[in-house]
Amino acid sequence: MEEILRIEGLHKRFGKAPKAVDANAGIDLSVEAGAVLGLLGHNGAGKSTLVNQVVGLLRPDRGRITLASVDAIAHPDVARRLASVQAQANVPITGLTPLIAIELVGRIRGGNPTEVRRRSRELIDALDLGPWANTPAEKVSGGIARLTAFAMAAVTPGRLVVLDEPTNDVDPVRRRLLWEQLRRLADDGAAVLLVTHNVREAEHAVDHLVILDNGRVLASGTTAQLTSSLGDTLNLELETPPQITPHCPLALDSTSHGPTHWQLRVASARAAEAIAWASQERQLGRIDSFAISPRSLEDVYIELVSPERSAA
Ligand SMILES: Nc1ncnc2c1ncn2[C@@H]1O[C@H](COP(=O)(O)OP(=O)(O)OP(=O)(O)O)[C@@H](O)[C@H]1O
Repeated sequence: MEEILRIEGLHKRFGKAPKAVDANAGIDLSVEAGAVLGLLGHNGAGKSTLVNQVVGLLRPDRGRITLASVDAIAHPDVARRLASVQAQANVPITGLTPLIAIELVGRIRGGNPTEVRRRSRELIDALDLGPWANTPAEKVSGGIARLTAFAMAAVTPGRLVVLDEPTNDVDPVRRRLLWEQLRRLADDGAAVLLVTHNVREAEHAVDHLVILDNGRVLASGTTAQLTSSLGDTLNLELETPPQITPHCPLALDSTSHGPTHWQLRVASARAAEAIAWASQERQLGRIDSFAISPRSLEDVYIELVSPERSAA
């Protein structure tokens, strides 16, 4: 597959010593046509700084950014044409309707008028925006405005499509519709860079992940590669009555999430014993309910990133 975005040794520092912040401290990553790369990281990890450099809004201190074989640092104007972006903050579209805003951006990005009209309608339907298509923008909700911003990035997509927290404020049903359209963008040949700190969503939407921490790449790979680093263990989740602390002899470790919810880690080979133990504890009234499940990307993320930062 053709490599659309390549970032090598990207450095960006803000401010001066001793208060300097290394927002990007030597980042390498790449995204191919047809693939979705998730860029995951806590607040302040350096995600937006990276995106702003890719689309020429910030100049790196050091490093290389190549976008569809073009040196994006030397030619930021070309980079902006090659990439379509849904920024973290919605572009104000006051005075327009969602449909007009989507069509307008499609035309500004050089789309053929007939194709832009067709594609705008298609996105409106696919994202279930029909009831608001012709509503003045100042009267639509935050979630509808966010979906409109997504459609504005997707109507005449660039070779690279950058989506910065596209599902903020969007309801769960329309989130799914958005993920389908995101996949469609990749299937149609775009390279998609999805910026998020929502680990659970990223897990289902992306092909590869890069986890950033304080401007550095902490880990990268597919969800399966990242979760395999956790070893052959499973989660045993327990709901207990108040004031009961479970003592499972099979648990490798145990974390409480609130007074009645516990997450234990058990070896996969002992799953049957763990279920037998939990069933018995439930009969004795020491557990209300339990569930056993594979360890998730969220578990990897929490193990990699220090707890105070992973609260994002
Ligand atoms: N213009 C700026 N001047 C000074 N510091 C900045 C500037 N922009 C970003 N920073 C700092 O650089 C670091 C990375 O910020 P950045 O916005 O890239 O993080 P982020 O991962 O996008 O965070 P979030 O998820 O909260 O949007 C932070 O410490 C931030 O305070």
